[in-house]
Amino acid sequence: MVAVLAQRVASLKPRRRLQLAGVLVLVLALLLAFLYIRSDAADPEVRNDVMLNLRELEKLDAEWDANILRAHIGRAPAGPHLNNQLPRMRDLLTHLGEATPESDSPAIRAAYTQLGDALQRKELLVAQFARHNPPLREALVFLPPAVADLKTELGGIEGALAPARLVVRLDASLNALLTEILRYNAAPSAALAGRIDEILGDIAAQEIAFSPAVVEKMDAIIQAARVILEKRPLENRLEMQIAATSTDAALDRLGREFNRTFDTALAVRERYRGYLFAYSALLLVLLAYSGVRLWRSYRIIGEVNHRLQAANENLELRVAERTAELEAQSKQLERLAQHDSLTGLINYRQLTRLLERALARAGRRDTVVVLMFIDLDGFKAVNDTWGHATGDLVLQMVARRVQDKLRAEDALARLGGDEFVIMLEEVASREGALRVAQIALDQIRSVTEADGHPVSISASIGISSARGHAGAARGSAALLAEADKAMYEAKQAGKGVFVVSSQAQWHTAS
Ligand SMILES: Nc1nc2c(ncn2[C@@H]2O[C@H](COP(=O)(O)OP(=O)(O)OP(=O)(O)O)[C@@H](O)[C@H]2O)c(=O)[nH]1
Repeated sequence: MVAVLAQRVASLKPRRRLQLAGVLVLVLALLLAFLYIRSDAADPEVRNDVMLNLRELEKLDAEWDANILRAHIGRAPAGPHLNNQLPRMRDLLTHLGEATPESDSPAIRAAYTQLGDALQRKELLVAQFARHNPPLREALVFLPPAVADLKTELGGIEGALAPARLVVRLDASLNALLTEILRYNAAPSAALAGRIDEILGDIAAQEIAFSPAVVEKMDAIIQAARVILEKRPLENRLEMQIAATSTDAALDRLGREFNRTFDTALAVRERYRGYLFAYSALLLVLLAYSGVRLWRSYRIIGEVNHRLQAANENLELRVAERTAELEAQSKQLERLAQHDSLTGLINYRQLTRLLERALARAGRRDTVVVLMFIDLDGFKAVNDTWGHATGDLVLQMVARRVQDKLRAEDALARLGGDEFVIMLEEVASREGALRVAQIALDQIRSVTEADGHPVSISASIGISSARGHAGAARGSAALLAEADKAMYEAKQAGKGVFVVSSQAQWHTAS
């Protein structure tokens, strides 16, 4: 699978491969960013902050309860200040709701709502409590001394003025009232309320027997008792309702939900941290692998480059060698094309070329070009007698000996077989030319032995010449033909001599 994938990637065009690599890097980077964000999802600092806020909320709630309790037992005045903690608690709740992304959890939202509702209910109940508690406290504080005061009065002049029977009865009623009110205050009940109501009715019925000052005090006591009768159960009910709001339970639930959500978030965070670690390790391995591949590629490229350079140098060397070889071969071919292989003399083609140039020069300078057509005499006999090799040797010896006697600017060519041509340039006189012909004849005759065999050869020479522009105009072929013809005449004349063509041109002085 991986191999197939690698093969398909390798078959892509370089531009496509580059695009693919770009997309891959982008995907890897996005995945890294995703894992990083997920692994940083839950912040322990936020959790601490939330827990501190929750603790403060609990503390404030407890203080709230303590204030209510103090008001209940009369150790603190009841009033609107009983709800003093509430604004701060609401602030804390709002802060908790905004502080963390975890606050979006449905369970936490439900716990918030529950706590908010509980606080609202408790606030209303405490407000009612604050309204009812002061008159009850006043009545409770007022009643015992008021009863004691009345009893003192009854024991004095006021008691003396009323019939003793009625005084004793009122005193007993007051005692009973105090006792029952104390019991009622501790634990209000319908039975006790009925009993107190009876006592109050009894006291009210006795008012007729006492002075207005005593009656006024009796009314005040009755009124205070009735306030206690009315407010005491109300306050108890309110306290029970306040207790039932159970803000602490809502706080507990909120704390629990926060903890659970945080724990889940932390678990997710830890899991993603693990993924992130594994992914980072994988990326490192990938990076190292890519680095090694890159290094290998560079090394291979370097090696290939080195080899290519060496091959190139080698090729250049071989090309240079081959060029030199070809040049040498070309020169050799050129030489072969221009020279006779047996004697090393120039051949017919080269002679014609040189003759053309010499004629052109003679035309320009008005000089004389002389051509001597040489054909050996008796050469066939050498071949026939001593063989072809000896014949070759004789031809070589003839070539060398005649060449030795010529000037550097003169030319000696072998046309083939036993035919040679001498070309002389800028010949000053006819005599001079004939001297050269004679020397050539002598040189040829001087070849008397070859390869240990006696030979006897001579030569017949036909001479032609061309002078100046007019001579040059006749052309090389004509000059050669004239010399050939003269040579033929020399043969006819008995061989071993030279004959000058009748068309030969010389300087006038000659
Ligand atoms: N050894 C050798 N013989 C050659 C070569 N080329 C031609 N020949 C021979 O040279 C001879 C030339 O013939 P001829 O010119 O008739 O012989 P010759 O004896 O000189 O007779 P005349 O020219 O009539 O005096 C022939 O036998 C050719 O075969 C060559 O390259 N080497």
